[in-house]
Amino acid sequence: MAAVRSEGTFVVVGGGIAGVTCAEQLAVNFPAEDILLVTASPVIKAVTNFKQVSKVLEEFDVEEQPSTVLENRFPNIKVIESGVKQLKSEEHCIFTEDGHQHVYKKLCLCAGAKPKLICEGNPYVLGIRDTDSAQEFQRQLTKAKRIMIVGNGGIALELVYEIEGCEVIWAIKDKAIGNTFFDAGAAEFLTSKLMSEKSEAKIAHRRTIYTIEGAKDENRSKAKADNVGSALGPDWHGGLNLKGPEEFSHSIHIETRCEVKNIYLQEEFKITKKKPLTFPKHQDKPVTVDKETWPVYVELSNGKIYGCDFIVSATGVTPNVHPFLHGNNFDLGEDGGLKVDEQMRTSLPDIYAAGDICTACWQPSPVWQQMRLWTQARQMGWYAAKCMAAATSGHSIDMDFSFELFAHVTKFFNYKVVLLGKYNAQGLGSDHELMLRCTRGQEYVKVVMQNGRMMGAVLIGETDLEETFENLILNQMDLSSYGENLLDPNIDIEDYFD
Ligand SMILES: Cc1cc2nc3c(=O)[nH]c(=O)nc-3n(C[C@H](O)[C@H](O)[C@H](O)COP(=O)(O)OP(=O)(O)OC[C@H]3O[C@@H](n4cnc5c(N)ncnc54)[C@H](O)[C@@H]3O)c2cc1C
Ligand SMILES: NC(=O)c1ccc[n+]([C@@H]2O[C@H](COP(=O)([O-])OP(=O)(O)OC[C@H]3O[C@@H](n4cnc5c(N)ncnc54)[C@H](O)[C@@H]3O)[C@@H](O)[C@H]2O)c1
Repeated sequence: MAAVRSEGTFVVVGGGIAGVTCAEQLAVNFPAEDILLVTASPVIKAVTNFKQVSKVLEEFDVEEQPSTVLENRFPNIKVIESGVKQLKSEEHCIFTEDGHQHVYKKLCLCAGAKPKLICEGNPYVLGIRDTDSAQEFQRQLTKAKRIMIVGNGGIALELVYEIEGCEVIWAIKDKAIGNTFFDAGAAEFLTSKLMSEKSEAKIAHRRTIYTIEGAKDENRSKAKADNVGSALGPDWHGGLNLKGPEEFSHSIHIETRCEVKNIYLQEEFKITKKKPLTFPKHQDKPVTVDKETWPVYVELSNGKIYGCDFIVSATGVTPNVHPFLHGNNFDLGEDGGLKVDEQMRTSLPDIYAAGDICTACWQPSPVWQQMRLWTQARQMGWYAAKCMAAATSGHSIDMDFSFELFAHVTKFFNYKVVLLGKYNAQGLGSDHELMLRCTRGQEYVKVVMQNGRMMGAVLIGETDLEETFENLILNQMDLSSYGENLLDPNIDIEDYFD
């Protein structure tokens, strides 16, 4: 097909939350200009029911929509459904897989991230990122008697709680579960819930509507196998039936402080003559040699070997920078993301980046850190558009308030979880103290204090403390005189600080 050169003005790459939010904001700022949104996925992500819970905490639903919905809402946005295969930054031009090229005045790269798998290319190792990969996982789960989950972050936490009717061996590097979100105390609080619910029926509790309004399956299948779709988000498993073939609820065994050493296919494993173990059903019952034959075997660094139907690698993400690197000398962060400054600019002229693809390289507020999350993708996409608009008129703008304080609200094991600031004392060294309040099965409250100031908090359950603690972290008030009263459930601390 002959190359068509269109004269784009602002071009945004990526139909996830970062890209869509950026394009929407550009469309508002420049109603008379065309905004081009180029995306490899056949549907785009839309933020709906946005709710500012407090100054910084926000909650919203996420919908997958056909791109026409966006174009109808913003007539100056034109969506091009094609992957970018090359960027020529010196010529201010991108090339798409459909054979076209688009010239940009300013470009914002929002191409997300890809799962970082423990064993790339192994058909028994699945990653979960977009709707297609989640559905593939669900399909395989319906036939699986035992799976192994590797990783200890958000996806693993959600999966171990949701999966039923299938034995799950959960292999983690750390000594406690959920290391990206919790310390050992919070992990213990959650583990007891997980284990106590083993045989109980779970109460369905859904927070997010996850719909594919109007998007047909044939649209979906148009996405090429190697093209990543947008990342899933809050309550992504809500619409999936995560049930194995057996009639039991949870059956989880956790292997701590270990990594995957080897993965063997069935035939390879036979030759090794190594001995796999049965599923450890009870703590006090010794495991024996497993006589069953499994499609794949995993040898852990603690010497144990388990057979299973497949492995889920929930081991984090790698920014999806690859399509943009050839011939362009971007500065990359240690995590492989495009480095962006406080105006969301990459190291190359007129190229901005937002969301999972970027690595924030500005001097952050003492209580903010980047995490590849839905909320940050939205905030960065919005702020990048503001920066692009300001730069167009020769200005720069102040950093948005949302980057003052890290704030994340989510749900794990059916508990509301709020994380604020340096919730795990990240980067605070040993010079800090923790205050705790815990009622088993109900709530877990932890605050991180430094020099009498609150630096972070973990709130699990319906604590109703988020707004007060958010204010205390933001205003850095000296709280030394309140001592332990700060967490005394009999004292209404809001009264203190009103
Ligand atoms: C299973 C799962 C559960 C999650 N749960 C939560 C949660 O509960 N809370 C939370 O805050 N976060 C959650 N996250 C993280 C959150 O989804 C991401 O941080 C966020 O969606 C990133 O948005 P993004 O727009 O940067 O990237 P993405 O959503 O990945 O979007 C990238 C877009 O770029 C497009 N693209 C890629 N390559 C190209 C190319 N070459 N050319 C053109 N387009 C391209 C893709 O098709 C896609 O549209 C979860 C992630 C996963 C995988
Ligand atoms: N509710 C939520 O907020 C939520 C839920 C799901 C996913 N997410 C986000 O989606 C993205 C993907 O989730 P994720 O769970 O894959 O990533 P993650 O970054 O949350 O966790 C990755 C985990 O894998 C572990 N790990 C890394 N390499 C490993 C290896 N070689 N062997 C064993 N363990 C290894 C890490 O220690 C960490 O525990 C993340 O950005 C995450 O924040 C958020």
